[in-house]
Amino acid sequence: MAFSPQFPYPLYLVISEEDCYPQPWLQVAEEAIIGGVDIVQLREKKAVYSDFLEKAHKLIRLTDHYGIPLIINDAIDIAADVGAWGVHVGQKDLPPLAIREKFGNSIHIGWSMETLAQLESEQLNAADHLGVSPIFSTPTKTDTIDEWGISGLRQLRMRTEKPLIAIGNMNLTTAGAAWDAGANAIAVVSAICRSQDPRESSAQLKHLLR
Ligand SMILES: Cc1ncc(COP(=O)(O)OP(=O)(O)O)c(N)n1
Ligand SMILES: Cc1ncsc1CCOP(=O)(O)O
Ligand SMILES: [Mg+2]
Repeated sequence: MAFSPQFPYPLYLVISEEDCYPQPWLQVAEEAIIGGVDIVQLREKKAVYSDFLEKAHKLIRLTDHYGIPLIINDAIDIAADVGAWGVHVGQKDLPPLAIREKFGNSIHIGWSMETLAQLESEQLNAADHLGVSPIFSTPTKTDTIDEWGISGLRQLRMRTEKPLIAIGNMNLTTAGAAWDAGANAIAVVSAICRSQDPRESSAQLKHLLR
């Protein structure tokens, strides 16, 4: 229902080695892509630079093989180094305008929205798509502000035409409502990384997003 030609990637996997452990993260990524994931973000919050870079190189080999885009979380220099499709930054990261100034239109920029007031920011124009963060609170990321909930997502939908990525406790029970409320993509960590069968979980999530 909310498929967007501007962001034609309805199922969005956010992955890290730690969130997949003890499953091998690269294998989880591959299974998820085969199952139906459309875009992958590498989010390594604890890795040192060299490890993050090495993982990014490994992951882009995989995403290129399957012809899907790779987004790097936070680290614009790593995104540029590996030639990633995009970068995702939040309110405490390098702002979209600064990224645009340095890299022009060669990179897609995702930007986290935590409040409606952030829609008034001058940074908004430089962002290509918005992470609606979090829809529901989640143990995966605890340094968040308020939940948007489905009604908050609906309000945001009425106020912007930018592609909206719903993130935060999205799973088979919650993703359908976020999709129906106007999200253009559903982003998940646990629902795929912590699944015993990432391929099947991805296929089931993808089935909801039609
Ligand atoms: C798609 C998407 N949306 C939101 C976030 C959160 O970004 P941020 O607020 O910068 O927090 P960290 O992920 O860096 O902890 C995201 N990563 N992806
Ligand atoms: C990276 C991020 N940004 C907002 S919530 C979140 C984590 C989502 O993880 P999960 O899908 O396990 O709830
Ligand atoms: Mg960040």
